[in-house]
Amino acid sequence: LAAGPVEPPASTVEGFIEAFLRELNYGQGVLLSRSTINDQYLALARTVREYLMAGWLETGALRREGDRKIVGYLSAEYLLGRQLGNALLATNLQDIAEEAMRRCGIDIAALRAQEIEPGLGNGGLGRLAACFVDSLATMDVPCIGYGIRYEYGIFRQTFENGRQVEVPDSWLALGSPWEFPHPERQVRVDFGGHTEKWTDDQGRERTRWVPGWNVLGIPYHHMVPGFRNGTVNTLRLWSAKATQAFDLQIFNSGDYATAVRAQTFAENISKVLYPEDSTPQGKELRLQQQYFFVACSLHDFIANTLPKDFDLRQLPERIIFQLNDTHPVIAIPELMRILVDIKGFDWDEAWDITRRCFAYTCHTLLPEALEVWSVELLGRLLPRHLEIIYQINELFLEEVRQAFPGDEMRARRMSIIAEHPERSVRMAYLATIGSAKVNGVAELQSQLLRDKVLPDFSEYEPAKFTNVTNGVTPRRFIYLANRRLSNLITDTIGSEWVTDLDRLRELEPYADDAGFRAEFAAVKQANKERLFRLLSVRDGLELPQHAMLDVLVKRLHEYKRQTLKLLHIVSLYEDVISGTVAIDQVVPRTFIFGAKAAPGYHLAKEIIFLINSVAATINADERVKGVLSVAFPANYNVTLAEKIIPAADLSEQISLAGKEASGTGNMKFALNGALTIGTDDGANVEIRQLVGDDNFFLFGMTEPEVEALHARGYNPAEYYESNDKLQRTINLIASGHFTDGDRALSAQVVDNLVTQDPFMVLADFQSYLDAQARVDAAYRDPERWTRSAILNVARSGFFSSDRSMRDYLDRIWLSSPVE
Ligand SMILES: CCc1ccc([C@H](C)CC(=O)N[C@@H]2O[C@H](CO)[C@@H](O)[C@H](O)[C@H]2O)cc1
Repeated sequence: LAAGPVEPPASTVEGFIEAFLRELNYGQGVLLSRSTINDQYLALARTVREYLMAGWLETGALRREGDRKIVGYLSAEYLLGRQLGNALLATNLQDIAEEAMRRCGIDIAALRAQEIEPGLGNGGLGRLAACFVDSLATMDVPCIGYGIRYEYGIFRQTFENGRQVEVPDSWLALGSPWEFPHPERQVRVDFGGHTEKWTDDQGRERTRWVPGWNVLGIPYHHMVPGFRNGTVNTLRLWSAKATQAFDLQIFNSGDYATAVRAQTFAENISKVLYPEDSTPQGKELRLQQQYFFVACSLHDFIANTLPKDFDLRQLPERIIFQLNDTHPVIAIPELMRILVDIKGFDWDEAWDITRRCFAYTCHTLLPEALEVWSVELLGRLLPRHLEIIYQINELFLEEVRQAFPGDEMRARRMSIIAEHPERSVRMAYLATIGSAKVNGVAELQSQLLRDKVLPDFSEYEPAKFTNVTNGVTPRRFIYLANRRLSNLITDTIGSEWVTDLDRLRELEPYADDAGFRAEFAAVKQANKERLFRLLSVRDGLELPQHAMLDVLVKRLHEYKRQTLKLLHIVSLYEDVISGTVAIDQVVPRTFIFGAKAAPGYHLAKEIIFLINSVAATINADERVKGVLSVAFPANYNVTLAEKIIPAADLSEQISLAGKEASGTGNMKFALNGALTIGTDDGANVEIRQLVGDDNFFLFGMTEPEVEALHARGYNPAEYYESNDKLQRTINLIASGHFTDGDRALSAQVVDNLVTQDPFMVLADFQSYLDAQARVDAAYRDPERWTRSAILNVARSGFFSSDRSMRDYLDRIWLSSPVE
C-alpha cells in the first residue's frame, strides 16, 4: 500500500458531486431526496475536508520528518468564525461546490447559513489568534495552535425590552464536522495535593508533586488550511473528561448523582468560556482551565510531536511557545516542573531552556485586566507550581539586587509576588521574567508598556521589549467577506494581493479615476443593500437605502466609549426636534451598533439598554424618519462582522487615548473602504500615519493630554456646565425622553457620565462633534469621499496579519522556522 494518502476526489463538478453523495449516503446515512439542510451541510463540510486531507497529512509528515522550528501558539481563545466558506476559499472550490450543489438541487447559501460559528473567544484577542494561525498556514510556517474546546462558547445575545439576555451557545448541538477527536492521545492532568522531598539515586534532593485529583484531556484537531498552498496546519483544542467517568459501586448503591459527580466535575473544566474580556473574576475554574490546556499541550508536544529520543536541551531550537496574553503563563512553571522534577535537569539548565522557549504578548493597558492569582488559590490547586514560582522570583530578585544594589524598593516593585491587597502572583511579571521577548500589539501600546505598565522590567532588560502591530487576515476579511471588492481589486491589479497585501498600493492611482471610483462606490452600495436584506430578515430592521452607514462594533466597555457615540446621535436628534437645525440640513445617517457586554458588567448592560431605548425612540420619530436611524442587531459575532464591515462608510474608533491596546476592527474597516473617525489610540495612530491625515478624521486628546488632565484632576461636571450643546444633549437623555418618561431608567448612565466619567467622554465631546461635522462635509462630496476610501484601501496593506507574522518571525521567533 502506498505510504501517502489515497487520491483526493477530483477537483471537478462531477468529482465533487460524487464525493458529496457518498458522504451524504454513507457518511450521513441519508438519501438526497430525504436529506435535511443539516444533513446536506454536514455532508458538504465532510466533502470539502476530503480535499484538504491530503495537504493535512503531507504537512504533518513534513513537520515530523523535518527539524524546522515550530511555533506553538498558546491561547485560551480562538474566535474562528464559520469554517465552510474559508475551506472552500483555501481549496479554490467555491465555484465547483456551488455548481455541484446546484445540480443536486441545493442552494449552497442555505448550507453556509446552517453553520454555527465556533465562538471560542470574547473579542479582539481571540480573533487575532484565528487570524494569526491562518497567516502562518498561508506562509507555510510550522505552527500548532493550542487551546480549549469549550462545550459552550461566548453566549448568544438576545434583547428583551432592550436589555441584553444571555443564552448558552450550544455550538456542538447539530454536529461539528470540522473537528477530529483523538481520544488515543489523551493526557492525564493533575491538580491539588501536596509536594514532598525525595533523594534520587545520584543523592540529589528532589521534589515531587503528589496530586490530589486528576482529569483527562482529549485533543480535538482542527484543520488550519493555508491559502491554496497545500499546507494545512493543526489547531489542537483540549476537552476535559473524568479519569474514572463512572463509579459503578456507588451507582449500584443507588446514589446515581454521586456516581457521576466526578464526570461532571471534570467536564466543567472545558464546559464554558469565561465571557469577560477585561476584568478577571479570579475564579478557581478559570485557573483550572488555564493549567488544564497548558499541561495537555506541553505534555503532548514533548511526548507526541518531538522525536522520541529528542534531547530537551535543544528544545529552544525546536519550539517557541507564544503566550497569548497572561492566560497560558502557568506554562512557564509547568515546563520547569517537567524539566526539573520529571526529566531530572538541574535548575539553572532547566531555567535557561525554559526562558528561551517562551515569548509573551500583552494585549491590554487596563491595570484591572492584568491577571493576578492569590497565593492561597494557586498553592491549593498547583502547590508545586507555586514553589517553582517562588524559586524563580527569588533568583530573579537576587539578580535585580545585584544590578541595583541597595534599591530594595525596586526589588519589591519587581517581585512576582504582590503583598497587597493579598499575597498574590502577578502573572504579567512571571510572563516577562520567564520569556525571551515581550511585545505589545501596536506602537503606542508597546511604548506605554515600557514606560508605564512594566517600566522597571523595561529598564532592567530593554532588549527584551519589542512591538508587533496587529494585523488581520485578508482571506476572511476581504476575499470572503467582500467578494465584490475582491473582484474589483483583482480585475484592476491582479490577484497577488491576497497573499501579498502591500500590492494594494497599486490601487492608489485609481483614486483619481472617475470610472474606478464609480465601480468602487457601486460595490459599497451593493454591500449595503446586502446588509439591509440580512438585518430585515434577521432582526426585523428596515433601514433607509441611502444614508451614511456610521458603524461602531466591538465589545461593550466604558473605555471604548459607546456613550460618546450615543451623545453624538442624541445631539443630532436634539438639533432637529428643537428646531435648531432643519431636517434637510442633516446628512442622512444610519448608526449601527454591535456589542456584547460581559454578563457581570452592570454599567455596560445599562449602556446597551440606553442605546436600544434611544434607537426605538428615534426610529419611531416621524420628524427624523429616513434621515436618522439607529440599528443594534443582537449577537454581534464574526459572521455578522463579515456582513457589516464591507457595508460601512464610517468606522468609529473612539476609545480614550491610551486605553485600546491596538484594535483590529479599525484595520478591517479601512481595508474594506470605510473612513475612520478616531482618537490617536492603539493602531489608529498607525492607520492615520499610513492613510494620511486627509483620509482620517482625528479628534480628541492625545495620551499625554489625557494623563495631564487626569493628573490635574478631571471634573466632568465642568464640561457639562460649560458646553450648552452637551447640556441639552444630556438633559434630553436625563429627562426620560427615550425611556417612556422614566428618568430612573437612564439615570445610572447619565449620573456616571456627569459625576465620574472615568474615560473622559465629556472632555472629548466637543472635539468629537467638530470632527463629525467634518465627516458630514466630506460625505456631501461623494467623489471626494470615494477617493479617500480608495486611498484607505490602497494604503492599508501593512495591516495584514501576514506582515504581523513576518515581524514575529524577525523580531521574536528569531531564527525564522522558514528556511
Ligand atoms: C478576564 C480576563 C481577560 C483579560 C484580558 C483579555 C483580553 C486581553 C482582552 C482583549 O481582547 N484585548 C484586545 O486584544 C486585541 C488583540 O490584540 C487588541 O486589538 C485590543 O485593543 C485589545 O482590547 C481577555 C480576558
